[in-house]
Amino acid sequence: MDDEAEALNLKSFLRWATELGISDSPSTSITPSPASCLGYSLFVSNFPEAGGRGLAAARDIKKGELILRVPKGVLMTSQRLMRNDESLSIAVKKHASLCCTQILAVALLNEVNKGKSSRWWPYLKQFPRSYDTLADFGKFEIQALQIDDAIWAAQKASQKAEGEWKEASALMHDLKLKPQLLALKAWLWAFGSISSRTMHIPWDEAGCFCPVGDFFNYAAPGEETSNSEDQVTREAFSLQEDSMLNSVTELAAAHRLIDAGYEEDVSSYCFYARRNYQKGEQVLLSYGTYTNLELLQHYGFILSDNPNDKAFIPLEPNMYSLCSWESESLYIQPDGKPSFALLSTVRIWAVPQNNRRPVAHLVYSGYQLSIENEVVAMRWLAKKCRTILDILPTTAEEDGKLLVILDEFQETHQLVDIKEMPSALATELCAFMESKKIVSDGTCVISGVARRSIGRLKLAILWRYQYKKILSNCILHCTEVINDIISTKDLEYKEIFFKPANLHSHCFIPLHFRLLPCSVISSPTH
Ligand SMILES: C[S@@+](CC[C@H](N)C(=O)[O-])C[C@H]1O[C@@H](n2cnc3c(N)ncnc32)[C@H](O)[C@@H]1O
Repeated sequence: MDDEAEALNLKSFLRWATELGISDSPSTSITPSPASCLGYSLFVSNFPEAGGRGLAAARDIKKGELILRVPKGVLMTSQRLMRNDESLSIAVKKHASLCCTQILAVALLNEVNKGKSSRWWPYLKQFPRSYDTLADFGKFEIQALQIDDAIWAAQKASQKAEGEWKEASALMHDLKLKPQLLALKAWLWAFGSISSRTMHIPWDEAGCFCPVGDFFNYAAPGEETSNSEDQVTREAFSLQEDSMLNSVTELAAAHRLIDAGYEEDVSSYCFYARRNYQKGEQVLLSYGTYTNLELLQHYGFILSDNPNDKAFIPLEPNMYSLCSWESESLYIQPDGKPSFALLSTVRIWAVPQNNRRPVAHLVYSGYQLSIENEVVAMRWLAKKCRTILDILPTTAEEDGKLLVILDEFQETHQLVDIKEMPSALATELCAFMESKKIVSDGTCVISGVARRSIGRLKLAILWRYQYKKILSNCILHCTEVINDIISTKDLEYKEIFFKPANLHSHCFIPLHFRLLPCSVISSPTH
């Protein structure tokens, strides 16, 4: 679709949304222009670096302000779609084993099947044509994730989508959907739409599609919490003084942790600013707390600076049963520090097996057991990360290069000379180009499918690059802890660290770490 057609579609969508009562003004007494439900608080804009199409502040907005209201009647839910379509409602009843998400996917495809005669048509035209969630990844993009956990998550996501599609096929045939809407590709589109665009509602686990509200791009929660409690309180009171924002609900909004939700008392989905915004700035929403793999799985993007990211590393099998923590709590943070549970697990692992019980309570309380134990624990962790990094087919630096090469390729359709690339990169790139039939007889042909595959390949590479960065940060962190311990010890103790140890030759761990002898530190029996 060209830009002009897209602009016209958006215009008619905003008019449609206004007629149905969507509004970006905090008060119902402000009547929006019939041409658009936006303009008072928000406007649609493009943010190529942060989500593409999104919503920008039409004026300076204060934290806690109500910025968008979407009435219940405009929320597109399975219930509403069935209420307006008796044949859908009858057909769904015959397939009682389907889950709520499958029903919403079928109801969405059924609405698309109606084309222009659907009352939701202006809205449906605003949905993306395709998605980049893990379920959309092909075999090649899945392998490009490189890390077993991520590969497993992607395989599971696409198997789940395919399984659910098969289960729902009979219902879609009953509804006599057009052949292209019966295909797996259409199902993946519906599945991606639900995964990345629905919002939580209390009465349907599948959630709802919320017109205009689903134009908000994402920012990780936590980024706005730099505001101190005092400041929040001050802002709440200054909002109270504002003539338009003096209801109890709005005052409560200044304190709210969630920036959007369905509100029974006003029968609307309400969106609040979670921080102050200047006119023109992108207004962002927190969809929840997600790691990069989860963002990729559910939304098809990742953040290059995600404060909630986590890197999971495979531990020794019996480490998982050493403490009572769930394995999900054993991870490395983006700054390279182990989570509390992982640190405690590694500390207790570093105690000889028959001495663990008496110190368990100290470990659970977050105490360092001894200097020696801390050194063994940190050393184990650093070595583990190093080993994981060393067996991966590419380094983080090479991944960074590959991303630059792919960016350039997308722009110029020219590939840098493969001979000049590190061999692991050249192998990966050639295999990808061949599998997608991008290069034939020495010329590049980039179809729409190939373009989307390149986008997904870049996401996979970016994900593994971030993962490797976290592991490298962990090696640095562990090294720093050990160095601090050594530098704060007296001379007599330092002598203990004199004998060279047999560490991995590629370790970029500083010299005095390498000198740490296994024999003088309390070591578990491994
Ligand atoms: C609810 S929609 C947001 C609006 C969307 N940009 C649109 O044009 O309809 C969620 C999707 O927006 C994109 N997105 C949202 N936040 C993003 C971000 N911070 N970085 C990159 N993409 C983002 C992702 O494709 C995600 O699946």
